[in-house]
Amino acid sequence: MANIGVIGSKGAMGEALRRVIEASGHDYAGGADKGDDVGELAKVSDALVDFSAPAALQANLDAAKRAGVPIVIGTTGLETKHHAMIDTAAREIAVLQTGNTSLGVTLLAHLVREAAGRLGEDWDIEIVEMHHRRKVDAPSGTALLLGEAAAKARKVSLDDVSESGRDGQTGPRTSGAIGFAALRGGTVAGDHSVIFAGEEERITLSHSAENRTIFARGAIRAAEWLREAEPGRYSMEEVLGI
Ligand SMILES: NC(=O)C1=CN([C@@H]2O[C@H](COP(=O)(O)OP(=O)(O)OC[C@H]3O[C@@H](n4cnc5c(N)ncnc54)[C@H](OP(=O)(O)O)[C@@H]3O)[C@@H](O)[C@H]2O)C=CC1
Ligand SMILES: O=C(O)C1=N[C@H](C(=O)O)C[C@H](O)C1
Repeated sequence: MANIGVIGSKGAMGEALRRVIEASGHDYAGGADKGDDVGELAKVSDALVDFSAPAALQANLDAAKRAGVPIVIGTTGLETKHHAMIDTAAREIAVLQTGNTSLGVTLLAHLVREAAGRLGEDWDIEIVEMHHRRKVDAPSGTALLLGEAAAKARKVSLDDVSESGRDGQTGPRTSGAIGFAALRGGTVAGDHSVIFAGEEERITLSHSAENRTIFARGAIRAAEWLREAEPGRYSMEEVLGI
């Protein structure tokens, strides 16, 4: 059993995490939000779970490093500079960053990689996601990780082939593009579909999150796993063994 500290504790995910921590027999070490001293939380935690905001990332990693505790980062909207911060921290502590901690999406990414690798480039790939009206980043972290899975299978860089925000006279679709469309509304916890559109047929691989418990459960499972891990950067595939 472990003391698990939650960063972004007053948010929607923070509340789900607290419930899962307590239900799974761990101790809730406390929470940190904007303006709080995350260093104090790190000192009383065996592991940190961060579902807050990209602006908080460096301070959270620094606090985890100083306390020598592992950290799970579920925050999305991360840019290249944030991934560099994570790589640097992972030299000293165990870190797991993912756009989606659920078992279902971790498996979906495998299926997308498999399909993208087997279908030729004449199969167009479009990724559609829908989230609640409060979500501030687009495309979602999950859509990007699914896009990365498809790009990896096609041996291309997602940055080179990504197309999003189509509007107006766009011209025809770029061959080999991986397209993204983001819908926002209501209270949707997270829906993702990867569409492979070929000549006269389509394959759609989808995942629907019915609530946030699935993300919280995966994050706590990752925190447990990281406690036994050497410093380094890890994935949900490694945690779940799939
Ligand atoms: N990887 C995954 O599986 C999942 C990832 N997410 C991601 O997790 C993040 C949080 O989502 P959600 O809980 O819905 O969002 P909320 O807006 O409900 O909660 C975010 C929380 O983080 C706090 N926060 C903001 N800035 C800072 C900061 N600088 N330092 C510490 N705390 C801060 C907020 O405080 P305040 O309100 O005062 O700003 C708030 O309490 C998002 O990036 C989301 O995309 C969500 C679900 C699953
Ligand atoms: O903000 C959310 O709510 C979610 N964010 C993650 C994302 O950006 O993919 C994961 C999940 O879809 C919910």
